[in-house]
Amino acid sequence: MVTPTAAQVSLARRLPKIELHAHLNGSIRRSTLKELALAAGLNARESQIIRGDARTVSEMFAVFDVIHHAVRGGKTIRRIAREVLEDAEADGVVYLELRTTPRAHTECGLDQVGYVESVLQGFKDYEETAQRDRRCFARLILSIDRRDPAEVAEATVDLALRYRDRGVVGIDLSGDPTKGRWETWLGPLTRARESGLKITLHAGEVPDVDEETRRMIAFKPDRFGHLCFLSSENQSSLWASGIPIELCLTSNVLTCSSTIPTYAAHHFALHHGRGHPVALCTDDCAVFGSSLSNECAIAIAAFSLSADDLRAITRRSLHMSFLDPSSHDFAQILTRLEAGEEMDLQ
Ligand SMILES: CNc1ncnc2c1ncn2[C@@H]1O[C@H](COP(=O)(O)O)[C@@H](O)[C@H]1O
Ligand SMILES: [Zn+2]
Repeated sequence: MVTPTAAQVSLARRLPKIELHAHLNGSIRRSTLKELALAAGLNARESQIIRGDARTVSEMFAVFDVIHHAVRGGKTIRRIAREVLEDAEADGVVYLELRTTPRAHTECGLDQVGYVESVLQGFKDYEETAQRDRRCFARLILSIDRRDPAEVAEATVDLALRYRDRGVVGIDLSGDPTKGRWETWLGPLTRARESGLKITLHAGEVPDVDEETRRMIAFKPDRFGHLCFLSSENQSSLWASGIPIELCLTSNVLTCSSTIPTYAAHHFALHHGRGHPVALCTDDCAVFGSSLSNECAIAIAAFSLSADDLRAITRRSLHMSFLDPSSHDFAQILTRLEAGEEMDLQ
């Protein structure tokens, strides 16, 4: 395993960073999760599940079940969205594209519309208290869960379109990679794209999904997440397509250890070495016990990256983002990255 030096950790913390792949509930502040779990009266087994870092795909989904059981109601969603942004700011993240699956919390009177409103309200709460010179800009991606039938996926696309002017920039497909079929989401995803939303797909998270991955590449999404399992044929068409990949080192090493037993074996080296666009991301800070600066420090150590390499990856990540390149926010973030600004973090 890789242990970054203190200097590498410090560099990774100080450099401004771009996070493109983070799930809201998976990024919940751990102290908040503990507090909510206690209030929800979780049993001993459930409390045990959220104590350590998830090690396998099934352990990871068990953690999500517990988190979803503990995180209830619009006020809580609003709080965790604000806290995720506060934590990102404290970690030196200057742009965060957060994603979440809109869920009704019926017993609290919260529907999917209220869920999205609550997340966006959390963004606003953060903006009101953000430190001007370090502010983390944020946009939202709505996730379709692979367990969702086509009607739910269509409703998620409708929601994204409804909130497009208020910070929703795209659609993600995620959830248990062993569930569902690509054909189910093809219609809603095509409509989303035709309506101007950006699309990112979780892909290649488990073995034996080459045919699904092939169809996903043929769909030409704006980005992919993970691609831990990729046949050589799919790899060639991915490289020819130029579609960028969101890479989450710790998440992949923990949940795809059969193909990625160590950080050094991670496919970051393969794609980055070839000049294919990649972004370093966390996936689920709370579930995997990491942070973006920690992921960057690991990348520096495992792949012998220089400060300039990391700066270049970050600038490229901004161009991979779903943020409108003609927007004022994009220009401000780019200026901060180009200044090579180093942040004075505690
Ligand atoms: C290897 N990593 C992963 N693979 C696939 N799906 C993942 C994931 N990590 C998170 N999610 C998806 O995001 C939800 C939690 O955040 P939200 O409740 O939507 O905010 C999980 O339930 C799962 O559907
Ligand atoms: Zn993910």
